[in-house]
Formats: sequence, C-alpha cells, structure tokens
Amino acid sequence: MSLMLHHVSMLPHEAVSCKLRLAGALARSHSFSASCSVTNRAIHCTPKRWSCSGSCIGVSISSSSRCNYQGKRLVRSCSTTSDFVIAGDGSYGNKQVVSLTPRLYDYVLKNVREPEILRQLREETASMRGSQMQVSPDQAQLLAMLVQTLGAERCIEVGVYTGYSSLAIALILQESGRLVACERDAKSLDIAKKYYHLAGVSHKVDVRLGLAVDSLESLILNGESGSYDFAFIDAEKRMTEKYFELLLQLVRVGGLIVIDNVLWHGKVADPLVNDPKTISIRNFNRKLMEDKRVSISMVSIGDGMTICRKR
Ligand SMILES: C[S@@+](CC[C@H](N)C(=O)[O-])C[C@H]1O[C@@H](n2cnc3c(N)ncnc32)[C@H](O)[C@@H]1O
Repeated sequence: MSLMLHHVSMLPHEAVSCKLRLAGALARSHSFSASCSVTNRAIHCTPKRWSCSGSCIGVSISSSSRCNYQGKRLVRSCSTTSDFVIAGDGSYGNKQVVSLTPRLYDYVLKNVREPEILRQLREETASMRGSQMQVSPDQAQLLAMLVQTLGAERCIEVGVYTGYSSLAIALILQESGRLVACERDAKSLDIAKKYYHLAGVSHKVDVRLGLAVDSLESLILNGESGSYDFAFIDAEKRMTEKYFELLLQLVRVGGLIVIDNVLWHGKVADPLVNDPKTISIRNFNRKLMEDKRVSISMVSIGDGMTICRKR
C-alpha cells in the first residue's frame, strides 16, 4: 500500500524537501520507515510496513490543496515553515496544532537553558547503551520549572538511569531540599552520583539502589506518607500504575506526580499495536482519565508526560 500526492504547484526543491518530510512523518506517526520518491507530478510514499487501518493520515501539500486519506482529517503540511496536525474528530474544528519536525525540534532545543553540567552528563550518556531513555532537555527544563513553581522541598524520582532528570531537579531544589532517587542499576547510578558530586548537589540526593517498589514501600513504612511535594515516574512501564498508587500515598494534597512516556512513541494511539508495555500504558492513561483523586494534564512533550495534581 502506498501514498501518492500530487505536487504540481511545488518547485522541485520543495518537492524533494516534502518527500523527506513525508518519509519522516510516516516513520514518526507509524513507528516504521517509509521510502518516498519524487516524479514530475507526484510524491510516492511506500511504508515498509503499513500498520495504519482505522485512522489514517492525510497529507496537505499546501494550505490550499489538502489531500484527505481514507476520510480522516489528521493533516500534515509540507509547507516550508512547519507541519501541523488537525484532530481526526471534526468536533474540534480546524484547530491546527504544530507538529514537531526535526528543524522545529532543533529550534526548541536551542531555546532550552540547559545548565552546563547537564549538557556534560547528556553528552557522556549519549554514547552509552540506553541513552535514548534519558528525558530530553526540554522535558528536564519543564520538570525543574514544576519543582520550582511548586516550591517543592521533598521530591522522589523513580528511574534515575545516569541521572539527567534527577540532576535537573536537584539543581533547582533549595539547599534544604531533598530528592529520593530510586534506581535498580548500580552502574548507571555510579554515573549519576559522579554528576551529583560534580554539580555540588550530592547532599540533596538520597540515592536508593534497589527495586523502586521496595524503596517506595519503605518510605511509607517509615511514616513519610503525605510528606512529598513532587514525584517523577520514569522506570519499568508495566509498573507505572503500582508506582503511581504508592506515590499517591507519599505525595501531599496539592503535590504533583509526573509520569513519562505516556504516548509511548505514538503506539498508545495505534489499535494494531498490542504488546504488553503498550497495553499497560494505554490502560493506565485510560484509568487516569477517570481517576477523581487527581487533576491531570497530558502534555505532548518528549514521549509524552502526564502531570497529575493530587486533590
Ligand atoms: C527511562 S530510564 C530513566 C531515565 C532518567 N529519568 C533520565 O532522565 O535519565 C529508566 C530507569 O529505570 C530503571 N528501572 C527500571 N525498572 C526499575 C525498578 N523496578 N526499580 C528501580 N529502577 C528501575 C532502569 O534501570 C533505568 O535506569
């Protein structure tokens, strides 16, 4: 199955640029790669594995010539400035939401005030196995902003890896602040600890090596329920609901619990993807929608984060 778009109104270099954008868009929205070619009048895109059924993509070459594919209204523009999407549900009108392209994301990253020590940690981690696990600089900045805005003193992180998000939090915490950092992998924790030391924040971080559930349960047993202001969940995805329940006990009313990877590379929205991790994230997102114990805001930053405020 392939997608063909007419581009009679485009200049040759625009068509080539559009071809690249389409291949990227298809790859991003469906988690697989697509090969595209440009002919005189059309761009042909052939995904290597077409997993799109009920909700498919439409693509617009310019704002005036829009191509709806299989009757749905999710639109990607190949304008030279930006891509955008429109909700498939017509009740949202024609509200256009900007969609990140590599160029636009580079722009976002250029507008992140990343502390030098975080940049060093990110660069050291970049060559390591699992480097894609660390939160993005824009996510880390948002986490730090939430902690600062909340005036948080007591924080918990579940899933430290080499410490990028925990260091961002520790850096913004007041001197009297404390971050309980839960991680089961000693090797990656060693790197995190090295950077806490280099950044002069070791005294703010209480590292807990071991299974996060055990660490959280020990905090509860220690009588610390309701005493934390902020928590960030970024560990084993099938355990997210368990972490959330424990953290809901540990966080005070008005405190925040932020959950990472709620969009799971877009797989949560693809009914044909039903692996255990995707199902568990999808189920968790659905439950959270109904959970009256928290106010929620799902934010499409990084791989998607949901911010929950305990009521
Ligand atoms: C996505 S990474 C965390 C990335 C980190 N927040 C950052 O920004 O660099 C997930 C981490 O959770 C850890 N992890 C997974 N399951 C865990 C568990 N049951 N208990 C503690 N840590 C766990 C993994 O070892 C891994 O380092």
